[in-house]
Amino acid sequence: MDFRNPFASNGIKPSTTPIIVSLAEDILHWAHIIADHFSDNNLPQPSFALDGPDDYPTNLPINVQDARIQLRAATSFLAALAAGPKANIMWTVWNYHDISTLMYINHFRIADAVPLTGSISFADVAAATKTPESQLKRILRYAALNHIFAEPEPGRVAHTPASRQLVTSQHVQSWIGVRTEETGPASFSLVAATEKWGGDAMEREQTPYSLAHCDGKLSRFDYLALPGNQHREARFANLMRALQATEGYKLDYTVQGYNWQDLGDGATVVDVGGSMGATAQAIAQATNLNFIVQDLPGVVAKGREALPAEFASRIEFMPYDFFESTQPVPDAAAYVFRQIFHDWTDKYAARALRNTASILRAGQKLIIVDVVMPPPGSVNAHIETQLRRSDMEMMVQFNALEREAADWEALIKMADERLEVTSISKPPGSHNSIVEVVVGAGGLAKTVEKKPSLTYGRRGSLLYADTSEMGPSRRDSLTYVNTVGAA
Ligand SMILES: C[S@@+](CC[C@H](N)C(=O)[O-])C[C@H]1O[C@@H](n2cnc3c(N)ncnc32)[C@H](O)[C@@H]1O
Repeated sequence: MDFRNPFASNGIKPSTTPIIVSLAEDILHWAHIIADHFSDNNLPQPSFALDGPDDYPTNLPINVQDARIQLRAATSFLAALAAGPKANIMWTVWNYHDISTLMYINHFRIADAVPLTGSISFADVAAATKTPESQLKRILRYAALNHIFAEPEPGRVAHTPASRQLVTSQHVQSWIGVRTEETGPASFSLVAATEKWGGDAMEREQTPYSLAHCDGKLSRFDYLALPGNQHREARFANLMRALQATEGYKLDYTVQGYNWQDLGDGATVVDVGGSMGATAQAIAQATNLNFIVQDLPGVVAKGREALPAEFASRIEFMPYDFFESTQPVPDAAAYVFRQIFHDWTDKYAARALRNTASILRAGQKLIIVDVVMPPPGSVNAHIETQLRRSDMEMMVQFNALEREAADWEALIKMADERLEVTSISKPPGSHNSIVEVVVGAGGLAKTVEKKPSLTYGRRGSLLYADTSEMGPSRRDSLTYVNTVGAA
C-alpha cells in the first residue's frame, strides 16, 4: 500500500506566472477538451438551458472526465482568488441559503406544480402548493441563481434540467430530502453535541444527528427504524441507490475492482448491511455467484419486495443485526461490508467486524469496500473536498469517520488479532478502495494500489501534480490539489 504524501518527498518547482492568470489559462484549456469532445460527437454542449440534458453522459472518455474534475477544482480556486481572502470567508457563510431554499422547494413539492415543459405563473404555483406567493417568488428567484428553476418571462416559472430532477428522479428527491431535513440540521448541531458529550464520544446516540432529531436518545439507524419513520428509512435506502450511481461511488467500481468470480463457481457471498440488494444485483449480473443480503428487518422487507424476478433464485434477504449476534451464515466464500464501517466509531465497527470475523476459517474472505482517506494534498482538490465532506457526514451522523490507512489497520487488528489484509486496490476514479482480509495469511501478502506516479510543483500558492498517466500534454497532466499543509 503506497499512501505517501507526495509533497513530503517531491521538491516544489517555482513559477513566475501570476496564479490568477495561469489558472484561467488552464481553465480555458480544460474547457476546450470538454467542448471539443461534445462537438466532435455531435452531442449538446453542457448547459442549464431549459431543454438541456439532465446530466453528463456516463461513458465519457477518461481525459474528458479528468478535465471536468480539474475544471471543478480550478474554477472554485479561481472564484476564491477573485473574491480575496476576506470576502471569501465572509460571504461563504451565506451559503446556508442555498440549502434552506432547496429544503423549502423539496418540502413543499414546488417542482411537482411546475409543468415539465412550458411555464406557469408564480401565483398558480403558490395556489397549488399552498405557499405564500411573495415568499415563494423570492425563494425561486434565489434558487434560479443556482440553476434551480428559471424565470423565462417576468412572473412565470419554468423547470431547468436541475429542478426537473426533483420531479423525475426519486433518488435525487431522496438525496435532497435526507440532506436538507436530516443531515444538514445535524451539521448545525455539531457544536451543541460537542459541548454536551465531547468531540470523541463513542456511543451511537451521542451524535449531532441524534441531538438534532431525537434529543440524543437513539442512534441514527434506531431512529430510522421507529414505526413512524418508515418513510425516512425508505428515503435513506433511496439515497444509497442515488449515491451508487454517482461518479466516485459507482457500483461499477465495486463490480470491476475485484475478481469476484475467483471466489468459486456458484459460490455464496453474504453482503452484510447490503441495504436493498443493489450491490448483490450488480455483482450477480456479472458473475454466477449467489448472494445473501443481510440488513435490519425493515430494510430487508423492502429489499425483498423490490427484488427483480430475474434474481429471485440467486439473491435472498435475511434480517441480521451485525451488533447483536455472531454471523448466522457460517460457510459463505466471502462476507462483504460495503460502506458500513465508516458509519461507526471504532468501538462499534470492531464489534460488527468481530461478529463475522469470529466464524471465519482459512479460505473464507472478508471484503471491505470503503474509503481509505488519502493524505491531505495528495489528490485533486475537488476529489479531496468530496472525501472530506463525506468524512464530515460520518462525523455529524455517527461520530464516525472516513479512515486513513493506519486507522484501517488498527481497526482490523482491534476486531480480531488473527485478521490479515491480503490486498488493497482502488480502481482509478473510485472513491472507495477494496480491502481483502483473511484469517492468518501471515502478513500483507500483496498490495495493489492503482495510482499514477505523481510529481508535484508550485504555481504561486497553488500546488499541482503531474499525473503522467492521465493525458499526453503537459497541461492535460496537471491536477490541482489542496495546499493545506504544503506551505
Ligand atoms: C451506508 S449504508 C450501506 C449500504 C450498502 N452496503 C451499500 O454499499 O450501498 C449502511 C447500511 O447498514 C445497515 N445497517 C445499519 N445498522 C445495521 C445493523 N445493526 N445491522 C445490520 N445492518 C445495519 C443500514 O440499514 C444500511 O443499509
